[in-house]
Amino acid sequence: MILLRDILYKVTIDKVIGNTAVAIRNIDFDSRKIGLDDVFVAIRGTVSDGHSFIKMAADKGAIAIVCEEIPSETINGITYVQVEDSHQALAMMASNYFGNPSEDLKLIGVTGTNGKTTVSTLLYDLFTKAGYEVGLLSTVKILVGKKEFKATHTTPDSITINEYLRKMVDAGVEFCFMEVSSHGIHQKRTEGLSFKGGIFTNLSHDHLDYHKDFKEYRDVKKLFFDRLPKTAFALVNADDKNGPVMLQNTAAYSYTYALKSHADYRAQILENQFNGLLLKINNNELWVRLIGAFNAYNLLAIYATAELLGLETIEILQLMSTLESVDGRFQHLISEKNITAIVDYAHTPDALKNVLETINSIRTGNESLITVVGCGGDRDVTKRPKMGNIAASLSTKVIFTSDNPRNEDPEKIIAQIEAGVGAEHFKKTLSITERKQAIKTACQLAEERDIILIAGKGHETYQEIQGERFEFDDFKIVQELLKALNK
Ligand SMILES: CC(=O)N[C@H]1[C@@H](OP(=O)(O)OP(=O)(O)OC[C@H]2O[C@@H](n3ccc(=O)[nH]c3=O)[C@H](O)[C@@H]2O)O[C@H](CO)[C@@H](O)[C@@H]1O[C@H](C)C(=O)N[C@@H](C)C(=O)N[C@H](CCC(=O)O)C(=O)O
Ligand SMILES: Nc1ncnc2c1ncn2[C@@H]1O[C@H](COP(=O)(O)OP(=O)(O)OP(=O)(O)O)[C@@H](O)[C@H]1O
Ligand SMILES: N[C@H](CCC[C@H](N)C(=O)O)C(=O)O
Ligand SMILES: [Mg+2]
Repeated sequence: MILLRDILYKVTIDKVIGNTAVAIRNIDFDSRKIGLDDVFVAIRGTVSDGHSFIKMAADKGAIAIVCEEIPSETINGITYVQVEDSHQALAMMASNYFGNPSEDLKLIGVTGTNGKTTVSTLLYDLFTKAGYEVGLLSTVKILVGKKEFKATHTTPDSITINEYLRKMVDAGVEFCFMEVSSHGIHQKRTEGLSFKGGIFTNLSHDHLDYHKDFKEYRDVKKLFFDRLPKTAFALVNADDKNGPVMLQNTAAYSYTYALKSHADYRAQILENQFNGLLLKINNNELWVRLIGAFNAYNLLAIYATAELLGLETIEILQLMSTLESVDGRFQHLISEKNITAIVDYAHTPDALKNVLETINSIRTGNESLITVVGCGGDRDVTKRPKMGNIAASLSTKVIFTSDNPRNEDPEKIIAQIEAGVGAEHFKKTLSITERKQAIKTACQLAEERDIILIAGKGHETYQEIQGERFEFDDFKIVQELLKALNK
């Protein structure tokens, strides 16, 4: 039996009406999910205000209401707890409710604009190969040991996080690697978690639809490091100008990694080819199967983290040489007619530029690079012309298409992307709204040795149009089309 007062431990409370020694069942922040004897936490959201659903929660049987403002009319038999910050209260209560599972495993958070999924997934793979029970909370999936669950967010809400951490502890998981998104930090989804380490990959233009400006976006990321305890480590990319900023106010042990700057962990790219990278990490040479300079950063972060968590250098290097690319992250196939198709999740200007530059740096002769790309609806509109410009300047041919249009008109999105294309590049672009048709056209245009890049959706297996999700898998589709076209 869990009492309300037990889960309120460490929550900053302003006022209580009623009894906190009552037994509770579940906690939820969504009134629609409230059942008998549950606790409803009213959150002021980005669309609506949870406080307007307090009555609904009470009608559905809530035994307690946690809110920032107690309603003028209260109901006998329901306990009202007024807190300073509902988001924070929810996170602390969720952790208490599940028995503070983050304290019983080594939890590592990965933050930054790009590379979170790659770094956390490869750390999961490496520690699993090293024989540990490992957990993963990522954009692509949630793993409790080998058991897989569907992910809905990069960083889920605090109830979901703690629920999975509980499952992990119960399953004997020792290390958990999780992505920490800026939305997650801002909405305090990770508050109250006990982190053993934090990793910063890089910071570039993204999510300026949600954050006021770049400074706010950067400061939200920094908040994650500001909150790390002094028993944790903070590992940052020193080649990113915001790397040192992340360390300014952290109590954690600080470490840096870099390819160009002075740092605690250093690497050099000796060779960069289509079949892998030859790296020199702290004076050890190592072949990895991942491609592209940006992956050298990801791999160096992985190496440093594994060392900081106590694995032996020799073992780390041996296991790193066996790592394979993550789903939808530079995932590629070579067709019968020797056409290379690459599916990549690059959905930001910086990531798209990286992927295109990576492909161009590995291209040997006069083979064409045909890029298929779009931008998601209901998301940052300022990235659209930037991505249009990058795609057109760095490819031989570009087909603009839909990503997940969501509630926007896909043709308007495409027009905003096209607006960024310089006049000198316009001739090499065309626009085909239907994504499958766009991929098919790329396959028809491709000749022997050409490269097709399909960017933006990576591992996603759906396309979201007007609130509905239709089955769609870039990798499967390009594979089938190339075969059907005998290419
Ligand atoms: C913009 C955003 O981040 N929204 C998240 C936020 O919802 P919100 O604040 O908009 O909620 P709201 O609709 O205003 O409702 C306010 C409150 O009223 C409650 N409510 C609402 C209706 C009702 O009938 N009863 C009721 O109680 C809601 O449950 C909520 O508690 O809090 C919810 C619970 O945690 C999240 O599920 C939701 O994620 C939405 C679905 C989303 O799309 N988020 C994306 C942008 C996101 O978080 N992405 C990042 C990754 C980004 C990246 O790095 O690429 C992620 O970590 O996944
Ligand atoms: N270290 C890096 N620096 C720059 N670009 C990268 C890096 N790692 C991966 N990328 C590129 O960014 C894309 C997204 O990578 P990844 O999924 O690992 O990032 P993420 O931070 O998890 O993104 P999201 O915010 O969408 O969850 C990849 O497909 C790749 O093209
Ligand atoms: N986590 C990101 C994913 C974007 C992926 C892209 N395919 C899109 O739909 O815009 C977001 O929700 O903004
Ligand atoms: Mg991710």
